[in-house]
Amino acid sequence: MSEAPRTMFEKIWERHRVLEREDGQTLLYVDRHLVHEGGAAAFAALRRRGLKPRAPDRIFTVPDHYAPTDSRRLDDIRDPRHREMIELLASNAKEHGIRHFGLGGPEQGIVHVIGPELGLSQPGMLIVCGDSHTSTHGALGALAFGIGSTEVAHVLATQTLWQRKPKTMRITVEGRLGEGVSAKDVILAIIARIGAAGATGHVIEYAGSAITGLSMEGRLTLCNMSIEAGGRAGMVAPDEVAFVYLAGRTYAPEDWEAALSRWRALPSDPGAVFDAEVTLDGGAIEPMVTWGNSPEEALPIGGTVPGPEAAADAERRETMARTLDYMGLAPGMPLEGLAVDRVFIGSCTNSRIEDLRAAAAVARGRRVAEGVEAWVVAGSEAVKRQAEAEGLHEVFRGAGFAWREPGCSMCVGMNGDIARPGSRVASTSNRNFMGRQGPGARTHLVSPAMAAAAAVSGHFTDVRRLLAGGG
Ligand SMILES: CC(C)[C@H](C(=O)O)[C@@H](O)C(=O)O
Ligand code: SF4
Repeated sequence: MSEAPRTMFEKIWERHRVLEREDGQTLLYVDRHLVHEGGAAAFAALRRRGLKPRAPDRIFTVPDHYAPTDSRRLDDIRDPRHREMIELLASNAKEHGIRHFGLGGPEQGIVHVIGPELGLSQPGMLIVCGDSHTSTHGALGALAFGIGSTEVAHVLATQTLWQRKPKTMRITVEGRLGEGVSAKDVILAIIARIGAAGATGHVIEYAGSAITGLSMEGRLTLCNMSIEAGGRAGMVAPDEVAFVYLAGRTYAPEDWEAALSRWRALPSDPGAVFDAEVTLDGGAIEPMVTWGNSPEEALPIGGTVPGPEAAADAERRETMARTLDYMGLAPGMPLEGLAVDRVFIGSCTNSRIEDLRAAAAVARGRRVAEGVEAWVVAGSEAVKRQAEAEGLHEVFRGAGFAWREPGCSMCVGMNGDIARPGSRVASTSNRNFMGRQGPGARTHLVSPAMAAAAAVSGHFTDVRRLLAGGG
């Protein structure tokens, strides 16, 4: 009898299982532990107990949340607390012999951008980081998820982690994406369909021709936002796209052929059963814009703001009224034509080279509209170098965009990069929560091309018209 068909998730889970407790918790071995400034409390907890990191060669640190985007110099950081967080991470790494990609160095960037880019994130690995968007790395066929601060300390000390086994969900998107439609639109359409809690308790595997047709950058965008659908992790089966992407990267395996043959066995077996299945028609997905304070509140650009009467119950109606008030919107308003004050192209969702190329294609030969402040923040030093080699920075600067240094920046504003109260932001990031980009700031999530289109138009518009040569 042959073995029962297994999902990719099950294969990776089983390979990392150390032991199982009677209460159903499993102890897992961790291949890669990525740490940003948020790891400070965990290092302090270890120190208090006289413990040392168990496997320093499996830990990698990088400052991103507090990284200034107007300078690479610690001395230029105005808030001493921000500076301290960056210094503390560097000194913790140094003390324990951990590889650190420091501010100003050639490898620094957002942790979820540099992991794949350096080849640290590989198929079949179990990757954790004290950050919810760790799901990003699953795009390479890894099992990658965010963990809390106590768990960060546990992983530092033991290189293992207790987890309850999640369920599996396959989201299949078939068909060809239309012109001007990107991975960001796909994931926003998915979340609009299943809801921000739609994948709670599940690891998502994305499949179908619209997914396998995505570049590595697109898959990273997709998996990044799995957490915004409530998913524990997101993953895409590794294929030639992943192998070509990884080949030659700094931390790619030395025994490449052996790695390839392991990786080729990872995809879910035919007939493997998922706990939940969702399917979408990729050809029907349009450029998306969020209108509310949850990523599920997303509509095609041609849509209009829904009214509270569309909500299911009294509580939802009340939440919706509060959302519309915060967002400065009224039921029935068309999304197209809504004026923007700020544009942010960046974050671990959409700051990779392909994202910048897509935005530059729209910005080229156009000007940022009067009164709009538009920023491009590359996800890493490597992305920034590549973009500059291609002349994209000149395209952006020539159009009136600010070209800034790599980091999380306006995605969360922890470094002070925030928008004024009441200002409307077209943002390529992943969260549109109240206050996310500064108190009172109104965030609308869009793709890089849609963000660039908003910048040059001064309002949200259908990027497909601009790509077709229209104004
Ligand atoms: C600061 C960090 C822990 C947080 C996260 O976990 O995601 C941040 O990256 C975010 O995107 O909100
Ligand atoms: S870019 Fe945004 S979402 Fe990504 S890790 Fe930084 S703050 Fe979190």
